[in-house]
Amino acid sequence: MTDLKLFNSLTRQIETFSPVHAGEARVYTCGPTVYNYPHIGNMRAYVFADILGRTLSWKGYKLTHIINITDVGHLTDDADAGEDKMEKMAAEKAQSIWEIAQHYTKAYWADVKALNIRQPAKWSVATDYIEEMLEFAKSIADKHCYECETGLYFDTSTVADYGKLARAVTEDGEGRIDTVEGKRHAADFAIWRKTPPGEKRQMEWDSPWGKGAPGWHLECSVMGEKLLGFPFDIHTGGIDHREIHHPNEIAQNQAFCGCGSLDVASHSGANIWMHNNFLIERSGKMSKSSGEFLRLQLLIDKGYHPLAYRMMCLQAHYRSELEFSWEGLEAALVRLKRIVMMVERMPDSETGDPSHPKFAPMRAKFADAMSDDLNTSIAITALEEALAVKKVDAGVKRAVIAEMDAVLGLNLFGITRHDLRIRPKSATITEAEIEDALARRKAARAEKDFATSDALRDELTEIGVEVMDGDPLGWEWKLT
Ligand SMILES: Nc1ncnc2c1ncn2[C@@H]1O[C@H](COP(=O)(O)OP(=O)(O)OP(=O)(O)O)[C@@H](O)[C@H]1O
Ligand SMILES: [Zn+2]
Repeated sequence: MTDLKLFNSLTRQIETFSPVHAGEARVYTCGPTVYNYPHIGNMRAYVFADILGRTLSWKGYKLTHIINITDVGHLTDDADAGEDKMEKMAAEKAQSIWEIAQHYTKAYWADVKALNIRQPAKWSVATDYIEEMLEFAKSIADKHCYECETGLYFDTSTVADYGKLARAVTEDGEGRIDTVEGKRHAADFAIWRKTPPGEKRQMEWDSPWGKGAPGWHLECSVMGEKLLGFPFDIHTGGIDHREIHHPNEIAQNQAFCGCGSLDVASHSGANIWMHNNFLIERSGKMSKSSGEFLRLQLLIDKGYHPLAYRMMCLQAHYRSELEFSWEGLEAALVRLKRIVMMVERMPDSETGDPSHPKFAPMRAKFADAMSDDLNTSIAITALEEALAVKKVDAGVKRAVIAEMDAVLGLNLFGITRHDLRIRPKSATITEAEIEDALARRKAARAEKDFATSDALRDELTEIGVEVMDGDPLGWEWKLT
């Protein structure tokens, strides 16, 4: 099988995937901070991680994928300024942090399911690893950390090439990091945050440095090490993590491995660091902090099947910015409908052997595309070309499509054209009423009574039903 080539953000190069443990692939993905609903930009990060995981499985590696749930430690600023995002939301909602975490974790999992993202081997919850975090911190504290009033800080000058991942070692780059009193260098970061004297936090634990809570970066280093072992194969996250979170994780991992050097990528904790680019809106990056944001549920309420959003993500390369627009989502939905319809039309039959010469060019194109740093947009065209092959055994075609869909995860054998027609929440008219009006319109047209036919069409338009005469997919109407 073709070698899998992946872009490593650490070396800024395309590299051939070569597993640490023969036949295995171990992947760690930074999970959500469960203080709010995920927006569809956040979910792009998990669609990407899912595609990576599916590709590794398809290549035959035994995959161990970990996604964490951050329920403590992520501050409102990715560096050390601000409040804990979880504490802040809990105070706003007058609920306990545990309730907040549970509610938004469930909401996130609902989106994961709706987007057909596979379950990882484990969802590791940060607060389940406090003991291990303390052990990790203790093991590096003497050589790499110093204590000041607000916490235990990591001294970034104690490891080689700090910030290599971000390439932000200039004064300029560090200028955006807020200074905290007592820090030796602007880029130093808290690995343990002390509860200020006289205060009580909802989430706090005893430590050699006083009562407090772990830093966000420490959590991911520890869960990665505990669950996958250093070095593991691939670490993923959104591109914003390339600037602060991951350079800090890398610095801790270098310290933990004992040598502090970054000459070999594996000393960073993972061989390959991968980052998806942002989903943006015309106004800029989609973000929770900006208040209003798009949730998957809103797309569904407007009548878009969640897999149309998955399709939209896959049409772009994960390393490119993707601009969200409703027109773009509509186009992705139409494309998905067309594919699903062709799959539905395939006669039922036993699944055959996909290695039939007629499909060889499409399967090769698909394999080349996915192996070329996960080029999903070309892979989809290979799937469409395979669907268009005529005069071929249905079972063989079925096998080819199933093989490709196992990687793309569009759930082509699990959804129907009907499933893709979701009623917008605002729609009040029932399907029976629409069918009735359409039947009357058909009768009028049969009698060449075009005035009545046009009037019925206008009435339907007014109540939000678009009549689709001559639609190539055979759809007679849709709700707008
Ligand atoms: N607009 C976006 N497009 C793609 N990925 C994103 C976007 N915004 C955040 N991410 C990624 O989503 C994942 C989850 O992030 P997390 O739950 O920590 O959100 P957050 O940083 O609080 O969100 P926000 O940045 O919107 O305030 C991370 O991998 C992050 O890099
Ligand atoms: Zn992380």
